[in-house]
Amino acid sequence: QSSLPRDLQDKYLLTRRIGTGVCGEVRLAFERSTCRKFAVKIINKKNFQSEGTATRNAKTEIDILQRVDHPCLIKTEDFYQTEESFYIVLELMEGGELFHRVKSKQQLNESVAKLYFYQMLRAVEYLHSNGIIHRDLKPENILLSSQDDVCLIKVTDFNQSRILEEAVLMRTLCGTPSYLAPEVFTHASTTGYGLAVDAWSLGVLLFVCLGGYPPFHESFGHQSVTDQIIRGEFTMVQSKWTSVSDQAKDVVRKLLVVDPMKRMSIEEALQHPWLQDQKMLETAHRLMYPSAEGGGAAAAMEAESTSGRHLRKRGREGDGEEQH
Ligand SMILES: C/C(=N\NC(=N)N)c1ccc(NC(=O)c2cc3cccc([N+](=O)[O-])c3[nH]2)cc1
Repeated sequence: QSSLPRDLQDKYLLTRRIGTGVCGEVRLAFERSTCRKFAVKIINKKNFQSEGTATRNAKTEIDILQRVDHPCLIKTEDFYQTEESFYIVLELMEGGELFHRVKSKQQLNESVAKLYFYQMLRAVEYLHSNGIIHRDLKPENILLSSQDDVCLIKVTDFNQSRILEEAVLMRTLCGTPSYLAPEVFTHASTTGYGLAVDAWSLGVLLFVCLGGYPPFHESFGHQSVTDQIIRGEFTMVQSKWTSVSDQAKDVVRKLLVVDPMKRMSIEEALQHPWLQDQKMLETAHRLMYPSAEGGGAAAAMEAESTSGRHLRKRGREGDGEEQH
């Protein structure tokens, strides 16, 4: 039990462990003054290769965590650190990790998988529209708000995230190009390519939700997982996929495309016929924008188009609401 920061202990009572991440643990915490429940993610600094990297990554991650403002992205309440660890106080997600939900149900039924996948798409669409690539989307980093199938999901863990330095590329192109490598000019370094990595991961996530097992795995054939991924050779085990619709499979097949320029984008996925499902959209928007008056889809679309786009301003100006 490494010594918890004094100021953290003064404000919160930390109790039992509720989740075990590879880079630390998650504890249930009670805010002493209100008895409100929170999750505290404890990240050991020693996990990082070097002190410098740890602090730089954490600064970027904390900056992202504190600025993002979307119903499907985890919200942070507080942040503390000691010599050896970071402590992030977050909203409690009582449904736990998607990883365990899929494991306990073998595989999700298609309508539930569609509801979760749509919310992941909206979360990643928001990140991309703010120049953030997540880069580590996996079932452990998708949290569920309740034990019910119909629930809100939230993306977390921005440890691998990168903020697209468009400006850096622009500055680079101002200087003499004579010494620059080809990839600086090709799609490899522009945002298109970078963002597509998240689309691939969403394809893997959808595959896991629908099939109940990962698309690339050492148990499939003789190739290594890396070779399967590089070749884009995923395995749809017949017994697991007979009950899955052709439209759902079509989304998976268009995301798990090796060439990032040919891979379906987040925007295209949001327009795919499989997701033009009014019942699912109304449920998703009711979960994402509960405050929108009974007007249903229209009000929710309105809410989404105005508030959903921008990062919260740092500092004190306004109450974080975007003035348009
Ligand atoms: C920010 C972050 N990771 N960042 C990083 N590894 N550098 C991060 C990673 C994981 C979480 N996980 C949770 O909040 C979390 C996991 C879990 C499992 C059962 C139950 C609950 N819960 O809140 O009731 C859980 N919350 C929260 C934050």
